[in-house]
Amino acid sequence: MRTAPVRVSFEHVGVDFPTQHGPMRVLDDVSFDVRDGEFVSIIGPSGCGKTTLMNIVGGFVQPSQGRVLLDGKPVDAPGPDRGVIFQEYGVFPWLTVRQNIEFGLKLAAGRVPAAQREQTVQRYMGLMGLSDFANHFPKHLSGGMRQRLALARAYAVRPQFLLMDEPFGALDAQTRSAMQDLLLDVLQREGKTVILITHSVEEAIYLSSRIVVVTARPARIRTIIDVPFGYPRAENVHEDPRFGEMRAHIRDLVMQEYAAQARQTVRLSD
Ligand SMILES: Nc1ncnc2c1ncn2[C@@H]1O[C@H](COP(=O)(O)OP(=O)(O)OP(=O)(O)O)[C@@H](O)[C@H]1O
Repeated sequence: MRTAPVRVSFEHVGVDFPTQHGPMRVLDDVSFDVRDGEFVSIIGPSGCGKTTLMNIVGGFVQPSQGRVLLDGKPVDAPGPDRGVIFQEYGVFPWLTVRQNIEFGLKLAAGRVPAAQREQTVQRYMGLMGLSDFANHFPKHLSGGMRQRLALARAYAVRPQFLLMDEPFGALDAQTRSAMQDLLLDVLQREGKTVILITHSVEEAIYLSSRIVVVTARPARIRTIIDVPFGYPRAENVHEDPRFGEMRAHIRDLVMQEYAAQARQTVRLSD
């Protein structure tokens, strides 16, 4: 993995957003690489700038300083090579479950022949437990089902990159665990490069090859941790003593950053 080509490169990335009180720095001097086939999780306090980091790779936000390269070229727009799963923007409310999954496939027409589309739609509806809801609109689905639909849409297109922002946040514990295993399964078969934002330390360790811990806002890299478990990864890594040690260490770092962020919020409201 360490010798695989670099696919995503953050080079001294900074972002300032305008506010009533002047520019607010959200990212500061963020530099790291993501290599082909890596699974990198980003973890840090709420509101520190993680989604903004992801939005730059997605092509939705331009950095104020530095740059992000995708396969050596600066990212300037979204593209079908990047499957994006954001909590809020995952599904089109005016399309049914089936149509939502089909939509992405039609956009990626070059890569998914028409004859295969119906089969692909059926397959992902089945995998996500949505087959009985094929003709339902998202507003008639639960939050968890909508999230599974967003996952189905992204996976069906088989993008090279998956950019996932808390993709399992609205799911109950059982479904979350099933969706984590399904993701590992999809990666094992299709080999993708993944960036995942999560608030769950356990999820980050269970899924990732590396974990980037970021600081309170403005997000900087606090540390990058190599996960010592290979793939395919089995449920029983949870019982490995190294898993527990790593969880305690990362929780400690994240709690320190949450405390720093909370102090900032108090100062802002003074
Ligand atoms: N387009 C924007 N314009 C102005 N401010 C923004 C914009 N996008 C995000 N922000 C602000 O930047 C800060 C970081 O937001 P971001 O969504 O990146 O954080 P986050 O770490 O992903 O948070 P969470 O974990 O709660 O999802 C927040 O204070 C947010 O209000």
